Amino acid sequence: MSKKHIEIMDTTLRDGEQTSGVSFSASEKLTIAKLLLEELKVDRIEIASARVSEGEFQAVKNITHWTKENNYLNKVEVLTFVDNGVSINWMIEAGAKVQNLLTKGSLNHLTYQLKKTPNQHFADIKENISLAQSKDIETNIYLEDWSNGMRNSKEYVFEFLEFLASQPVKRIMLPDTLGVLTPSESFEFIKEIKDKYPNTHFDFHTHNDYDLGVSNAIEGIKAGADGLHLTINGMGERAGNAPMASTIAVINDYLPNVTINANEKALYTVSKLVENFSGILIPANKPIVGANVFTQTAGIHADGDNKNNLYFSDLMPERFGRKRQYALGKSSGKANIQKNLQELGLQLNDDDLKKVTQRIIELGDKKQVVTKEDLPYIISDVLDRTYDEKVTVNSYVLTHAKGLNPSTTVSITIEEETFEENSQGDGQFDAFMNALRKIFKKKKMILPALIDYAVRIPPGSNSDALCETIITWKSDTKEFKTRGLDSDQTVSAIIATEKMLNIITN
Ligand SMILES: CC(C)C(=O)C(=O)O
Repeated sequence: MSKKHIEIMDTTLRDGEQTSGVSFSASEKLTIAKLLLEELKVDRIEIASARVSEGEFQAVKNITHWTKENNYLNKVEVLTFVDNGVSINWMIEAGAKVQNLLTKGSLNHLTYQLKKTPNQHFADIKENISLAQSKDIETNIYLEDWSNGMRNSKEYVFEFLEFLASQPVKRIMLPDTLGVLTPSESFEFIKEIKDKYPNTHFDFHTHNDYDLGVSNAIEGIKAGADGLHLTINGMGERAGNAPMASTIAVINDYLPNVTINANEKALYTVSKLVENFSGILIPANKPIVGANVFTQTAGIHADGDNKNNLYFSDLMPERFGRKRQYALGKSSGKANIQKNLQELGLQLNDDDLKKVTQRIIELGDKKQVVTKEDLPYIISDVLDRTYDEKVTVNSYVLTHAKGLNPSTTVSITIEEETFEENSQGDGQFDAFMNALRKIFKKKKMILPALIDYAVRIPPGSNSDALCETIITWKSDTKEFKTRGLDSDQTVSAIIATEKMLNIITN
């Protein structure tokens, strides 16, 4: 059986820009248009509504100028209106060659919005199409609210299609304007139309109000639709349109008799660029392009990846120019940590791996995001405890109040003997150290002097979850450093101090 080619029309720059709060500048539109046509390689792009603004005019002009030089001009479309040729003149002046004419696809819209009869509407459309033809403009027709038209005024829709059959129209575009169709209705309605007009090109334009945009688009293709309208990241009016990335993946994986022009490897780059320009963040769990969708969090999944690829699916990240990641946190097992260590080129023995795993779980329990970049810091924090644990900081209270000296109460255990002391200081950590000095005085020990105190967030870390404090100490006999790592700066300094206490008592 020969495969059918389905045209992909991207409408990020028109319907996508109808996302509340989004306005692309002319140069952003040009950059996105170039990526869509040259990297993603979709068949067509809809770039603007005619007559929106002077900025929009400039955007269309820039894109048509570039597409003309690169032989893409007939891939660039502009939404126009039945307005006695005003939008046609606008788009011609901006250099565009294909109009997507907005007409009424339901009797309700026609009657209550345009207040016209079907014959009056058809006459206006006919006039528009012949004007376009006389000016060498190609016409596609949108039947706005077509889905409700099929539900409530089917006779009108078929009368309209019969009229269009006599017109020089290249494509008929069927929008589910309010995103109300179910997948089975999408199939049924498109099939009914394609059975009657098998040789006419029909695009299907779905919206996502019930989160059915992708399912409806797929059912539309199964029923015979010849093209789909999609947007990057599913941007668009209200709940948006069917998202490009997941629709492309479903077509490639589940419709073997269909071919499309869309380079899966470019999807992520385009999505990120559109996220950037639009300011609309991609949800982390958005299929294909979300930050988390190729991250295994549960240890059991990472373990399964090592054992005959038990968690394999066709949605492999490399397909989309992405990489599998293994999250670090409270549900990480040793397998997640091993995967991250491999990437960093690090190796740990079983004992050390157990300690590091335990520390990551503790940090994860505090709801902290732990990243691969944090790992070397956690390893040094855990593995430089090369002493017998003789001193434990049991508890402390640190207070800081305007107009009062910082103060502390500290309880520590030294070789099974517990001590508690209060103290004040110039700052909270100074107060903490003063309390420790009092305790160690009872043991006839002098604590080393603190000669440097450095705090940093592990560089390269994507999260601000961890904070490292490195303290340099000087006693009569030696100078040494200890480090502490925690999500809280003061706690990280206290961990570094506890290590110092253990070093001097060992
Ligand atoms: C403007 C029209 C064509 C539209 O986007 C829709 O009906 O969904």
